[in-house]
Amino acid sequence: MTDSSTQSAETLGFQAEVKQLLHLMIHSLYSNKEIFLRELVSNASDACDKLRFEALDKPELLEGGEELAITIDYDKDAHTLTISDNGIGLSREEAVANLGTIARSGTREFFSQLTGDKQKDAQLIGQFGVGFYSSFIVADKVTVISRRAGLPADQGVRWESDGQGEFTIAQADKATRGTDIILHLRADEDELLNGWKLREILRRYSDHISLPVRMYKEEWDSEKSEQVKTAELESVNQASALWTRSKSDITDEQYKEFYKHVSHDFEDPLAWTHNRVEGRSEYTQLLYIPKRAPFDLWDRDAKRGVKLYVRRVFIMDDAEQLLPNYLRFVRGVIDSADLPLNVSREILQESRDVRAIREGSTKRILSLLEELAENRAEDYALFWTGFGQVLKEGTGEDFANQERIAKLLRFASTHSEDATQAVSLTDYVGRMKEGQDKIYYVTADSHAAALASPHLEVFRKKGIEVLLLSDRVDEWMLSYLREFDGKSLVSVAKGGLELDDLADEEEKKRRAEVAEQFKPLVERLQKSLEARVKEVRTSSRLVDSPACIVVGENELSPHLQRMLQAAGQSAPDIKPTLEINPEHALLARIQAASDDQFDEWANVLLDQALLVEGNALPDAAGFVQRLNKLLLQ
Ligand SMILES: Nc1ncnc2c1ncn2[C@@H]1O[C@H](COP(=O)(O)OP(=O)(O)OP(=O)(O)O)[C@@H](O)[C@H]1O
Repeated sequence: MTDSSTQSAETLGFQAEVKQLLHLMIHSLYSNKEIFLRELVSNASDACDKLRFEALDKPELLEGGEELAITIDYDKDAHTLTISDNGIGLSREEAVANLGTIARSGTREFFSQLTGDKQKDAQLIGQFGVGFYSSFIVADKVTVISRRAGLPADQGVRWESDGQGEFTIAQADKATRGTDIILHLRADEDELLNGWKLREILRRYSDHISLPVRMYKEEWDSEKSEQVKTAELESVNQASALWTRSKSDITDEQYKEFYKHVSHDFEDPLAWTHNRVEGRSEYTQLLYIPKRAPFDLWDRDAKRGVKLYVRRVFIMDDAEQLLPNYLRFVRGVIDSADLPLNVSREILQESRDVRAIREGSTKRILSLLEELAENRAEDYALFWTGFGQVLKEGTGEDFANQERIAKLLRFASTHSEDATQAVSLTDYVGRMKEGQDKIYYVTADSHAAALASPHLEVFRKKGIEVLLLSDRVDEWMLSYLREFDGKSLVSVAKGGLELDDLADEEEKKRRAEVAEQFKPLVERLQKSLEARVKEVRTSSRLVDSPACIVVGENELSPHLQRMLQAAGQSAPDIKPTLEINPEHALLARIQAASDDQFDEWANVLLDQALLVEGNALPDAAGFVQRLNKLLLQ
């Protein structure tokens, strides 16, 4: 643990975000300060895992084969606490890159969400991940002495900083491979210089670590009348990988701490499932559902997935092949007994064992979600808020499980008019009217727009529930999810809307009469709007509005057309159908218009209907001119 030389010392500045994060962390996380030890032990354990993996190919990296372990020691006189590991270590370049910057997706979003409120920010920082920088909560100076496995003893590195804005980096001699993190504790952190206290924190936070976490044994010295350290190291944790223990030997607290270790999340998980699978393929899975979505859930390049182990040897982080993409929020560990230790990402893609793991794990997660939905409604609602949109992707991605996924979906609907997505398709079907054989929905850019859609009018009148869909993924989902429980899903804004089974004889007769009576008006409008619409017809949808836009059964909805255009994609130019409500006073006014004004009226009517749908008008100036002209008459 010695370093002698300070040749080629260099002072470098932290990336601006690091400075900001450090400041925030010290001020917001103080009441939670003990977590620094969890973070540092977690990093030390990851460093040992990485070494063990690299040593599969290059056994010489192990430099003799000393047991991989983490050692915690304190020095009352020097006022320091040291966390050492004999893992992979850091080269000079790695130290500069990893201990001076934040190279993580979601960083910008994280900073944009900070509020200045200590408690809220503490939670956000926790979600973002505090890692190494949490050392500065308790230390006013941190020295890291490290040597990358495989490099000679004189190519160690010494990194040091007071967490204010800069760090120094210098060459150092280090006889043993790995990393020592030396915390120069703040003046009021004396209580950490105590073997009993440290053991207590370690047991709480790090018991699940699969390597030995060691401290020097202590004995009572009656002369000094205090505990004194001996030269003998002892393990203070169980040091067996948590997932290999039997369920009955693991407490909820241990499951939760392990989750924080694998996910770098700060909060407890929402739920977990732990199973040993035997048979054709043999593996253990310990999978967790987080409470809240990480900052980078929507980032395509974000790390995702679970950690893969093969017979307890860590192989890789974020092995995305082990779960389908729509379950990318799941965290945890899968330990296979069948895969070869030298498995690569390419092999994972082809492997039959991986396919079996993927299918098995998917089923477990779906069962876990079903159980949550059934027995822990509040937790399921929390899950849905964070991950519902991702789960919807499963309807198109995983046909084999589409029915199970469909049952887990939740929507807003006209049943409560509330924006909360809480209605399941099963609830909807249970409330269907006699004679109703379809599930109706409307899609729009926002919940408010969906709720205000004129297409809902006749459904309100008849008391038929309509699902209100306004998530970006909804249109995509609907192109795969065509039916549920034998009932097709139908847009209220598409096609001829056959409510016939729900209409009584009298109503049907009346509608036919109205259509006949207003045929001349319809034909006149059709002629006026020939260039802009496919067809004009009397509507069975409308009650309070004068007109609305309808597209064909198999055409893109206006909402989807707008999304495609916004994404810079070409959407086919579809001429819509204009449906009119002849009983509306505006239509009576139009009918009475003279020939030279009729065109103006017809165009205003169509433009209004387009606007209500949320469309931008192709000729907004023309619309305003026409409207003003008519208003002034
Ligand atoms: N003891 C160590 N040995 C080797 N490398 C380390 C050690 N501690 C930290 N590092 C390196 O520094 C990087 C940054 O660590 P830090 O704890 O800040 O973030 P992280 O572990 O990547 O993510 P998180 O913030 O989610 O914990 C690590 O990814 C690792 O490469």
